[in-house]
Amino acid sequence: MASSSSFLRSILFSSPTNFPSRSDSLSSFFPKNLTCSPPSTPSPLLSVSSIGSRSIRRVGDSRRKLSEARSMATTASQTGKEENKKRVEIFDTEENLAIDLAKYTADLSDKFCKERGAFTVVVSGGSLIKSLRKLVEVDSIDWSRWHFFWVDERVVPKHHEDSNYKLAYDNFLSKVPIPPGNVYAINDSLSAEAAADDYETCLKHLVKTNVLRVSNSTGFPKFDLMLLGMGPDGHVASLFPGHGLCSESKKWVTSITDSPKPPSERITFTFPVINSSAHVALVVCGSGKAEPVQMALNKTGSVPAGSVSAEEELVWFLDKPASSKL
Ligand SMILES: O=C(O)[C@H](O)[C@@H](O)[C@H](O)[C@H](O)COP(=O)(O)O
Repeated sequence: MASSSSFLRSILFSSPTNFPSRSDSLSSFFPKNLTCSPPSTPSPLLSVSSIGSRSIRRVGDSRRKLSEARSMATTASQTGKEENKKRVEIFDTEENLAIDLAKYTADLSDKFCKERGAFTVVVSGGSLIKSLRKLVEVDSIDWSRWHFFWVDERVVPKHHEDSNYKLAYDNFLSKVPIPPGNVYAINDSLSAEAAADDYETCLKHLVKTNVLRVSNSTGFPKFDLMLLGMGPDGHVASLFPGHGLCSESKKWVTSITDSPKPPSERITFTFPVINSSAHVALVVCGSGKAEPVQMALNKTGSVPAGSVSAEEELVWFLDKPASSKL
């Protein structure tokens, strides 16, 4: 039987193109810091006829659950606009979630690379990064057009265990050929406040050079895709429940020095930036997050994740345990 990676490659994505595996050392792959000078649709994911019958049933089960969750999410607040742009996908296993997330991201990459010759992608830290493991197996992605950002970063050196850069580098960036100049890490030699200002300056430069779009309706930068995790307290990025930064309405990037989740010093995108994204995927797994998921989706409580929206589409990717209270 084929390994899961060749299995994915052969049945899910038909492009024969292979990209070279990355051999750059960590230090040579460090991006320019933020005085930056930035520089075929895959076949359907669960090509069900090619996958074992147990997986097909799981997908079917997931889809039924999905429609239930969709109607719950919709009836919870009868509003039109934001709710209509929201989808909830529930997967039997985190493995199936990771496969679908890869397909979702690859499709958007294809669309934006064709439409505008670039794909601006933002990631959080945390367990999300592990769920991107199937994405590195997609041969059809034009990585050269990717521009890679962090929605939040801990203010620590890039080689530090707490660094979101290091987490993404070790588990994702080191495995795909995104040009190093298109990877926008924070300047880790600055204070939190200065690093946030520096990152915002970088984003403004990328707007000027047309790498990054601006939302016509909000005037904030419009990333093509944000891939976000959610903490067990319902935080997203470094926007924590009850923290004043959740209502920041002017800055693009801001700093926090009293983060309840260590380390205390971080920079983070603000809600207006997150919510001006074209697409947002909120990826949440595990029963420990079932309650904030319920609070956010059924509007039974107030958690930062419940304030996330997107200009085109917000998709919640949940595994069964995370959806158990819906
Ligand atoms: O740097 C961080 O702390 C993150 O960017 C943060 O927003 C993370 O995504 C959530 O805390 C979820 O993390 P887990 O999935 O590991 O719970």
